[in-house]
Amino acid sequence: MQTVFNRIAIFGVGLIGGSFALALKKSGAVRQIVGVGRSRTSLETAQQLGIIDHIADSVEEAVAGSDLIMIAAPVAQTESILRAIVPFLNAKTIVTDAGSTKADVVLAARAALGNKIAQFVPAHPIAGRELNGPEAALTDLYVCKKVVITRLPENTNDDVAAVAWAWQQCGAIIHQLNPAQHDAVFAAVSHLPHLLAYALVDDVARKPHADTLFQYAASGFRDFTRIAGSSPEMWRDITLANRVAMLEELDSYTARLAILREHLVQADGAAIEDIYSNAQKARHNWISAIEAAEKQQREGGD
Ligand SMILES: NC(=O)c1ccc[n+]([C@@H]2O[C@H](COP(=O)([O-])OP(=O)(O)OC[C@H]3O[C@@H](n4cnc5c(N)ncnc54)[C@H](O)[C@@H]3O)[C@@H](O)[C@H]2O)c1
Ligand SMILES: O=C(O)C(=O)C[C@]1(C(=O)O)C=C[C@@H](O)C=C1
Repeated sequence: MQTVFNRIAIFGVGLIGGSFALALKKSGAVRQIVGVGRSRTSLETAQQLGIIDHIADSVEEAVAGSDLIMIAAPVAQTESILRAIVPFLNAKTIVTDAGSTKADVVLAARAALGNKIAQFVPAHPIAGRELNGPEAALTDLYVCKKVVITRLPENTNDDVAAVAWAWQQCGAIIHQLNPAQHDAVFAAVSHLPHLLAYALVDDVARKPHADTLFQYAASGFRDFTRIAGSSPEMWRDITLANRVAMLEELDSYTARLAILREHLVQADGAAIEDIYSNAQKARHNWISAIEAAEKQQREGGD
């Protein structure tokens, strides 16, 4: 049975790391949270907001006294952060992450941690928003949201259970996938939608009459493109890290667009309506299933 964490070090105290810290503090699951980051100003903001208790003066200081280390920086930073951590890593300290991709993160962890790889339990909270930085962190971000743990064969059951427990204290529900399954799923339902939203807004913004278009764009455009307000650095890293699975999804989507385009050329209303109806039905079913699951979790949890 997991007991309260004495000290957690968070590398990257932004939306995701900051929300993890706030939720753990609220639940009483941690005594002290230490922040490590790229920007001193951002860490000071996190401290002023009560997200972290202390700004680490060095990686050694952050790592040596912590029983859990959370990496919540853009995924391309994972290997260099782990390489900085490894010389100071105690045998009992668990390292985890919140990265949106998992196969690349596991490869980075194997390269950096070597024979300490068993201490790394990869995970991904399926919750977020288009805002970033510590100011965007929310105590309730993970309530009733999934966290996917992509455990390694080397992980101990106790370490996986400790990471799961931490997320459960944030209100999350634990799922498990392997890294390849994880990346294939999120290429389709998270990474491709971000690429499409960025592409649409970029396309509109480059048109000579962009000002007029934006002036009249309303809630449909706003809903479709909300996620294009997300961090370009974070999404560049995700896009490159999950390149192969994303290319597959992009090809599938492009083929669907080509079919729709041909129906449009032919002015084939029945065929267009058939695609739209199929999509509408699938979306309604998806929303109903999510709402039912959330209701069940809320009621079961009370
Ligand atoms: N935003 C989302 O919706 C979401 C959801 C789930 C998972 N994630 C993943 O969580 C991670 C963090 O995303 P976020 O939304 O919190 O981004 P964010 O920009 O809000 O926070 C990232 C923080 O990491 C810091 N950082 C960058 N490089 C660093 C380094 N080398 N060492 C230490 N700190 C460093 C940045 O200064 C920043 O404070 C990413 O891996 C992302 O893929 C994001
Ligand atoms: O709500 C948002 O803004 C998100 O983009 C969250 C979202 C997603 O649903 O695609 C984005 C990245 C993640 O790794 C997990 C969740």
